[in-house]
Amino acid sequence: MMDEKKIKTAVKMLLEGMGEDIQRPGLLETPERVAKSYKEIFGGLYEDAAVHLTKTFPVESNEFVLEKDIPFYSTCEHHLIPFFGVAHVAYVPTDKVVGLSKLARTVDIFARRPQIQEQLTNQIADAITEHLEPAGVMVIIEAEHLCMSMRGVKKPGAKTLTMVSRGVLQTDSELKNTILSMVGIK
Ligand SMILES: Nc1nc2c(ncn2[C@@H]2O[C@H](COP(=O)(O)OP(=O)(O)OP(=O)(O)O)[C@@H](O)[C@H]2O)c(=O)[nH]1
Ligand SMILES: [Zn+2]
Repeated sequence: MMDEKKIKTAVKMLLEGMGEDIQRPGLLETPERVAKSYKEIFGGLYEDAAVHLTKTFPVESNEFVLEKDIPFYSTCEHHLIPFFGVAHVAYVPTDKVVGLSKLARTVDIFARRPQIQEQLTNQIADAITEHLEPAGVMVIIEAEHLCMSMRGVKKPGAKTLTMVSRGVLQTDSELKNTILSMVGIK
C-alpha cells in the first residue's frame, strides 16, 4: 500500500528544498493534501485490470468494437507532471465482449500510475489481449504533456500520438484504416 507518512515527509522536504516556509498557513495542510491526492492520482498502482475485464458476455459477431475519445489524465514518470488527452480503444472479439465502461476503466487503471505514454498504450493493449483473447486490438492515445508545455522545450499544444495494434488490427490494413478514419486520424 501507499506509504502516506513517507509522502507527507517528502512533500515537506520538497517545499523546504524550494525555500518555502512550511509553517505558513497556506502550506500547513499541503503535505496531507498531496498524500491524499496521490492515493487517487496513482491509485492505479494498486488496481488490477482483471477485475474489470473478466466479466464478459458471449457474442456471435466478430465485428470490431471501438470506444473512442476516452478522456484520461496521467502523470509523466520523468517529471511527475501531468499528461492528458484521449484514448481510443478498438478490438475484434472472438467469442466474447466486455461491458463498454470496462474499456474506460482499464484506461484509468494504467493512466493512474507514473507513466510514459508508450507504456500506457502497451499496457492497455496487453490487458485486453490477455483477458478478452480478441482477434485483434488497437489502442491509440493522443496527449499533451505539460512537461513539454509549461517547462523545458515549452511547446504548448504539441500532441503526442502513440498506437499499438495487434492481431488482425495489425495485419488487415483496410480494417485498420477504417478505425483510424472513424477516430479521425488520417
Ligand atoms: N518517450 C517519452 N518521453 C517522454 C514522455 N513524457 C515525457 N517524456 C520526455 O522525457 C524526456 C526526459 O528527458 P531528460 O533529458 O532526461 O530530462 P529533461 O532535461 O528534463 O528534458 P527536457 O524535457 O527536454 O527539458 C523529455 O524529452 C520528455 O519530453 C513519454 O510519455 N514518452
Ligand atoms: Zn515529463
